[in-house]
Amino acid sequence: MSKLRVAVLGAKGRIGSEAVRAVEAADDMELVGALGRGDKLESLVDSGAQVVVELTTPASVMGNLDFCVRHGIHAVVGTTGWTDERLAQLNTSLAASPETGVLIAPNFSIGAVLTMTFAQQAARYFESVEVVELHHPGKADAPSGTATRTAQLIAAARAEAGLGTQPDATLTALDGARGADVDGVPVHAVRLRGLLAHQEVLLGGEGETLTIRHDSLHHSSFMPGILLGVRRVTSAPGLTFGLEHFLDLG
Ligand SMILES: NC(=O)c1ccc[n+]([C@@H]2O[C@H](COP(=O)([O-])OP(=O)(O)OC[C@H]3O[C@@H](n4cnc5c(N)ncnc54)[C@H](O)[C@@H]3O)[C@@H](O)[C@H]2O)c1
Ligand SMILES: O=C(O)C1=N[C@H](C(=O)O)CCC1
Repeated sequence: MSKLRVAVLGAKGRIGSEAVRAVEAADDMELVGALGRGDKLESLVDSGAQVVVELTTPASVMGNLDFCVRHGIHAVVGTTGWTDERLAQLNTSLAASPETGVLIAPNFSIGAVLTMTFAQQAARYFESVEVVELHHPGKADAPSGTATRTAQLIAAARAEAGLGTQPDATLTALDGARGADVDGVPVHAVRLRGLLAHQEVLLGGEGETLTIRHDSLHHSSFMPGILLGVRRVTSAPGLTFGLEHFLDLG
């Protein structure tokens, strides 16, 4: 069977360099490109790349995806910074290239995907919920894409269950002390040397609390999800948001 021709964008970055090694080590894939900032996207076409793994920056991702979609190259995207406007723009590009698939995964690690699923399940049963994400100090964005997505899923579950605003008697607060408000869910971002990517979802009800915690200790935690995404995206035209859609979570 012929191997999938895969290229990595952001190949010199923290996660991109790990992805290059993972693609090279996969028996069913051939690494046909490892592009960094300033490299010409045309080389993706020349090398016959079928799937691009996009791990760059929020400032670069839209241009890179526009190129890929226009050339019918599928994409697996880990880069953060997704807003409704950006997703709408991407959907417009995809409409003109209906056979092309793009997977955007706020987090490729199975534990983080499960954290989001568990938090979504638990949200309806607790009056209070806050998200704390903790990352390495080199991270450019806050809050993390994972925390933002987690808070959005929690907020949707609360709304569906008819839960109102959370109890909070705060009258005065220093700017930022209560975190960022993501659809009514406070999200707190910690940046600390020694950390990689971690998240806690704290839920509270009368007389009890539940804490759901996940820790990514190495970038290798993201690789099985990236490889799964590469294998699946070629037969998933259009936009898929979240790796959970490619997992059988029951
Ligand atoms: N979804 C996930 O599971 C997951 C996991 C880790 C990181 N991330 C995200 O991936 C992104 C990268 O994270 P990082 O820690 O590797 O950052 P990083 O800064 O270490 O790497 C980004 C790399 O992209 C390069 N780059 C920038 N513009 C480019 C372009 N136009 N073409 C090619 N390369 C370009 C930069 O030079 C840099 O080497 C961030 O948005 C981060 O949040 C996602
Ligand atoms: O290290 C990063 O940067 C990460 N970014 C993603 C996010 O913002 O959620 C995933 C976790 C690691």
